[in-house]
Amino acid sequence: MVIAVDGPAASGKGTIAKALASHYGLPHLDTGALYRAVALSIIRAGDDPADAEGAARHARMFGDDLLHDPDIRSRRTGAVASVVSAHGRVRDTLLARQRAFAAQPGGAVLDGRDIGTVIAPDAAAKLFVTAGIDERARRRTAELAARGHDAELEAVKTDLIARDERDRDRDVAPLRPAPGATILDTTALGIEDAVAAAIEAVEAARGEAVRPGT
Ligand SMILES: Nc1ncnc2c1ncn2[C@@H]1O[C@H](COP(=O)(O)OP(=O)(O)O)[C@@H](O)[C@H]1O
Ligand SMILES: Nc1ccn([C@@H]2O[C@H](COP(=O)(O)OP(=O)(O)O)[C@@H](O)[C@H]2O)c(=O)n1
Repeated sequence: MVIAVDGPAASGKGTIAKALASHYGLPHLDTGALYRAVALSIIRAGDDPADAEGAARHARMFGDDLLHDPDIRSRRTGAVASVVSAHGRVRDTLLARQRAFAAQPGGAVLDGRDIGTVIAPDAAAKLFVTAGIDERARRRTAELAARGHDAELEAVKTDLIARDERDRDRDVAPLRPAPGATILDTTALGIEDAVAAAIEAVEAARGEAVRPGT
């Protein structure tokens, strides 16, 4: 079974995707980490994120060690990731790796922005996780502070709004719910309740898949 989990920044999609992977015994891919790794590679090289061909070169050559580098979680890396992710050539370069992950025997859980729309449009279950901007800013600020990154609530909120706008307004693979996705608003839900609601949505989608047209 393939489960697609999409949504805006800091909505809780990664937390939900990891919990679903553990619940169903499936491998999980955080696709945002790929875009963040490309961004960090560009930042460290001192290159220009607006240069599409240069960014695509970083997408082809970055080392997998960057996926585990704590600096991919910084505010700056997140902001640059949303600039490089708007380049079609960067997205094309990262496509095969994500499709292959989704196609492995037994299935997988992937989270990102375009999993249900582009990477795995035939996924058995699609979730679009959202939360109000103030709650998302609160969660990300706490997370950044816990990781030792610079985190001031209003600045984090401004970052998230700018990133969401770029992700929604880009021409290639813009952020939007896939057709048939279940919208899961976690604003008023703690992690446990959000995960329970996600499992319920996956079970409902599976039920529909075995009873087509009913
Ligand atoms: N429902 C929730 N209630 C409270 N905190 C949450 C909830 N879901 C996630 N979090 C916390 O918010 C932060 C961002 O969550 P994460 O899953 O990484 O979001 P995303 O993958 O959408 O960026 C993490 O610190 C996580 O523990
Ligand atoms: N499938 C994906 C995943 C991430 N991204 C981009 O990568 C950036 C960082 O993604 P992320 O999932 O790590 O961000 P958070 O939601 O964790 O803050 C996003 O703002 C998007 O611009 C994307 O375009 N497509």
